[in-house]
Amino acid sequence: MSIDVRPSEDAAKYLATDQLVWFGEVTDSDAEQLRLGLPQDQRFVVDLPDGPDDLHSGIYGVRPMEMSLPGGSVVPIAGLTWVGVHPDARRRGVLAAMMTDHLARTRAAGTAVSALHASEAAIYGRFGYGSAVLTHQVDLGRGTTFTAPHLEDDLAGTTTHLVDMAAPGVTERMRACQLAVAPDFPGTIVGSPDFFSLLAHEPPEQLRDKERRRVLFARRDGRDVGFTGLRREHKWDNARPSGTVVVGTLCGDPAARLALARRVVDVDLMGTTKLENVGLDDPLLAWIGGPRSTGSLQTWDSTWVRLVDLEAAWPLRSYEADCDVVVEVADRYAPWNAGRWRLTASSAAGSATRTDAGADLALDVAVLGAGYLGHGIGGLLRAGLVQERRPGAYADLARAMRTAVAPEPSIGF
Ligand SMILES: CC(=O)SCCNC(=O)CCNC(=O)[C@H](O)C(C)(C)COP(=O)(O)OP(=O)(O)OC[C@H]1O[C@@H](n2cnc3c(N)ncnc32)[C@H](O)[C@@H]1OP(=O)(O)O
Repeated sequence: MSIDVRPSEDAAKYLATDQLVWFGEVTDSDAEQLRLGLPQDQRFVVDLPDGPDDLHSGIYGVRPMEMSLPGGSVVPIAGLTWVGVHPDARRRGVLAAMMTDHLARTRAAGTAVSALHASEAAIYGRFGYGSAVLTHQVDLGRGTTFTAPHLEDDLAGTTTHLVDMAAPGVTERMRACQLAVAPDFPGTIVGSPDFFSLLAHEPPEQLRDKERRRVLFARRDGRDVGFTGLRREHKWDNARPSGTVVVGTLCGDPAARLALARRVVDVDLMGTTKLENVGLDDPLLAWIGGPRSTGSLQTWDSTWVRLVDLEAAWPLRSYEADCDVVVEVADRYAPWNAGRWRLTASSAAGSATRTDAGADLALDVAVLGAGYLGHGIGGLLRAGLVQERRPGAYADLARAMRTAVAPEPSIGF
């Protein structure tokens, strides 16, 4: 049975379907939220012939976003989000139809890359997305010491300032900061101005006993050089204040991040600082002397990347080693990518061209997505997820794609 996917024409029905699937996020002001960061023409629905009348069988949405790549270019991407299938319509191919639709639309719009945060790790690999960035969640004790002798000069004159995220002009400043540093931190995903407004939009029923999101800016020479979002959680243990300050992504140059890190481990009435989004090679772990200096450290997948148009995506980024390999690419959901490609990198520049030459490697397009931001993919050969037909060819590809520093995790969208 072919499943028809079409643009949403009924915002209330779209929202009600989302609220059934995402039952934990329902608020009275969702209708307003819907207008923020998810453009009307980027909401799509499925109605199965025998599906529910009052709701859609499936929905998805796309946020227009930008992502920085190895080499520093910042390119438009499709930020896939709001994916939900009605509980009575699940496992009948609704998501598969929506993914086929998303990839075709994205390609037709001339956007080479799609990215997402996955609700469950097992869902998106089959649709050609690769886990492209890992992130740590790190707990630090109050007063943790950070050692970075060669940053102290840059740090001098950097001050920090705490403001409400919802205060006028704050989300615009956050976005400007993120755009300024994105080229130096490949993997950074920058949302539209509306997406940033959405971050600050916290209706009272979502807050309950939480404090509103705050933003800590780092400033130097009269301008913003970094920021992080945070929220304090109150707690008293044996008459001692032992709250937790929950901290989002640190954004900024290294000295700005150091100033922010030192400040967030010294917040009055707090005992623990929970940093929710620390990249694999983030300086934070080096400043404190490694993982054992943390209270706890857990690692998860952050951004998943999908090369929607392999030929267009490959040259957008730079490469850290040369390679020249013929790759047999499997791509069930974007057949225009499938087949044999000569992938080269020379003096940092990449090119992807169709070829009839014998393949050195056979892999799924998800492998190229996993390595696209510079995350190491060399181990996938040993894992049996890649077939090598010319010895050494996969090492050449993995070396070219890998960057010296692991890519930056993104803010959830
Ligand atoms: C980017 C984001 O928005 S992430 C949010 C994703 N949404 C959610 O998690 C909300 C709750 N879950 C749901 O709404 C649904 O269960 C979905 C969207 C995850 C799956 O939708 P369905 O319509 O049931 O998927 P569909 O029937 O198209 O399945 C396609 C394939 O994916 C597999 N699959 C689907 N969901 C899962 C899962 N959670 N774990 C593992 N495999 C899965 C199916 O088994 C099927 O496999 P096959 O190709 O071997 O037959």
